[in-house]
Amino acid sequence: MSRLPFNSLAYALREAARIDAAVFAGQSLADNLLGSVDPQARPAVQDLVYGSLRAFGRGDFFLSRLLERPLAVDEVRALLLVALYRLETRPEAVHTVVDQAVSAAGELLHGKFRGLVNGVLRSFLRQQEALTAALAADGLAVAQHPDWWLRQLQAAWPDDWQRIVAAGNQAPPMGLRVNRRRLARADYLARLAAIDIAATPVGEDGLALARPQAVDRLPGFFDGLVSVQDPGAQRAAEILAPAPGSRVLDACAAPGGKTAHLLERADLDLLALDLKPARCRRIEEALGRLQLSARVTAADCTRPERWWDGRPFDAVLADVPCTASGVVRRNPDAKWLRREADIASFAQAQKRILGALWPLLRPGGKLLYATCSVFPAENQMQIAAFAAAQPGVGIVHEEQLLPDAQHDGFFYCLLEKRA
Ligand SMILES: C[S@@+](CC[C@H](N)C(=O)[O-])C[C@H]1O[C@@H](n2cnc3c(N)ncnc32)[C@H](O)[C@@H]1O
Repeated sequence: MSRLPFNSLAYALREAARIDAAVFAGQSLADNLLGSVDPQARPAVQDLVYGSLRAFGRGDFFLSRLLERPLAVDEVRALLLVALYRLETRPEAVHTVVDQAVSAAGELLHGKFRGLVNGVLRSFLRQQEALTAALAADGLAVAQHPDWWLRQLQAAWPDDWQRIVAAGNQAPPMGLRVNRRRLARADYLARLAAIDIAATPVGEDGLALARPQAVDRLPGFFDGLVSVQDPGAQRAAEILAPAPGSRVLDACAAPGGKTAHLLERADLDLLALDLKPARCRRIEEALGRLQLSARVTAADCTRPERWWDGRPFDAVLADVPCTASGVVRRNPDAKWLRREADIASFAQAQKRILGALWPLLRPGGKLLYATCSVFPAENQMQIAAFAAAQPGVGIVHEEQLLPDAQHDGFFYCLLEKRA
């Protein structure tokens, strides 16, 4: 139980350090690690956690110069990384930040590391200029990605990898999807303008906000007028575009962003599956808020004998699990948690999903394969291998979105079943 006031920077630093340390120990931010933080302090803690994790390798570079030997205690190292991130990104009142970090250290291991935290942070401030110059000469620390990840990007995208890396290191933009069943995008844009929220149209239903906003500031959010969704993710419904009345399978559907978009655009007979029951509840919540309906079932899409009624689908969306290398700025813990071997494991699982779903499609039907990855083994290579091994696969459309200021990284391939 923390004795620090919830509204203090010390509390935010302490909580951010606790969460970062949990990530270093192998937990994912998706496990609701922020859930135990006092709600008042959550935005500040979230900023520190995401920012410090996004800065992969940067803080470690500084610590390698500031510490005589590596720190064995993960929570103290995490506290230093969080405090260094804060000192670098908000250079005002730096001595207060150091004092607050020392107070936070007072709650760790009976305060044993207060002196060390104080000393390291004060040395950093004294040497900041020289350390920053030294860092600028260290390609890996500047890139803020694991070295294997950089090698993969360099090999796949020799002309674009630096832009991909730069996008991955930025805070993500916020995109909205206007529920076209409820109102026109131009009308929603006018409602935003009336409360001074600047946005520009993107894609067919999307809006890019000039600055991220809390959802409770968005007019009609809780009534289902709008959803938060990256414009890149909105390409799925635009590309698959099933005709009204189609029988559609959304095979990996949770939390339901693409399911909802498909249903906003057309009346469909849609079955949404996800492996995990808790995640299926999130699909139901999203559909409930948007006043849409679909059959939602917790099931393994690779085991159709357990859930399929034998009637072929006109369209299938296979938004498969992947490394999420195209959305790393939204999930910066991935840089710490992923291993290079994960690419091959995901590719294997994706191959199994594609192979299991293809027979469920009617002749002439379309399957959209989607990932939020930029690694070719999960994308172009996966599809090329599938099309080579499976007779009757027609590639109708393929696109790779690389992450930039407008959208995240996604891969889409629309396949048609030829007779
Ligand atoms: C990329 S996410 C889907 C995102 C979702 N389409 C959206 O737009 O909100 C992949 C999902 O696939 C689910 N999944 C993984 N393996 C599965 C399987 N064998 N059968 C069904 N769902 C699976 C995961 O639980 C995860 O929710």
